Amino acid sequence: MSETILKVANVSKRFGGLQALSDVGIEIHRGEVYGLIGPNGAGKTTFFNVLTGLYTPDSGSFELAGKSYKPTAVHEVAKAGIARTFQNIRLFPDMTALENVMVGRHMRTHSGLIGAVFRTSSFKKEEAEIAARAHELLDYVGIGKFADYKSRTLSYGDQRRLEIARALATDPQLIALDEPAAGMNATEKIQLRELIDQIRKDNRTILLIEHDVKLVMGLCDRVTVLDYGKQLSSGTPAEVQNDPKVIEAYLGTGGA
Ligand SMILES: Nc1ncnc2c1ncn2[C@@H]1O[C@H](COP(=O)(O)OP(=O)(O)OP(=O)(O)O)[C@@H](O)[C@H]1O
Repeated sequence: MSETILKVANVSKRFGGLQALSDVGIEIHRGEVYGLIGPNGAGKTTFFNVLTGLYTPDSGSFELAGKSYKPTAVHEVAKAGIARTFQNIRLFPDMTALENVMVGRHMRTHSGLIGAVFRTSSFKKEEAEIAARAHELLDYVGIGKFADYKSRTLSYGDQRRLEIARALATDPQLIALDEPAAGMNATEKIQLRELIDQIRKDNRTILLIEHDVKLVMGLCDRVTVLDYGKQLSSGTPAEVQNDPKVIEAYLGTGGA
């Protein structure tokens, strides 16, 4: 079996009287596209927020590429190797597409503040490398020609691609996509699917939350279904789709 990238066990999170997550666990292997689905309020976003350091879990163990990590702060999680996108796009709207990707890349660089202030030769060399890599990533996600456009001027679908490029810029072990197809039209969804397929072919690992069941079932290698914070079912799309518990709780009611 291929290498385990993410291993999460026994994650629980309570908000006051509401048990948003109860003992949830998933294991994702390198090169997989793993889907997290479930009806509204099932706990998907809470799970993402716990995984990426936005919420502190009440319990749970977390391992990324064989190393345990504590998701206590967003920057620590990013350093550990998880990059995420958000349901509501979070780009720097007045920065260019290129600059937005360069920001992601800076996390992996070394010259630091002193180098930036004094514009040392190593800083300049590093900047040039960062810009070159950012251009490559913009081409990779299909928006290279918009490198110098302010990100707020890009179409919705292209802004989502830009978020993915920025996530890739951190060289993550795992890319967590929060509803990447939200608000996309049919053509943009097909393009998104092709992009995610390409990322998988390049041996990257993806976890995604998505409301579009058709997209999830067509794209994901394995899926976990949450319902009222509990793990209802996990398996291949075919296994999950045929699970009577899932049909009753989710798919049978007409999906998202
Ligand atoms: N910060 C919070 N404070 C209190 N309750 C919260 C908080 N965040 C989420 N919840 C509650 O936890 C439950 C799970 O919410 P969550 O957003 O994780 O579900 P979801 O599966 O992502 O839903 P959706 O598909 O609608 O985005 C919901 O009942 C929600 O109201």
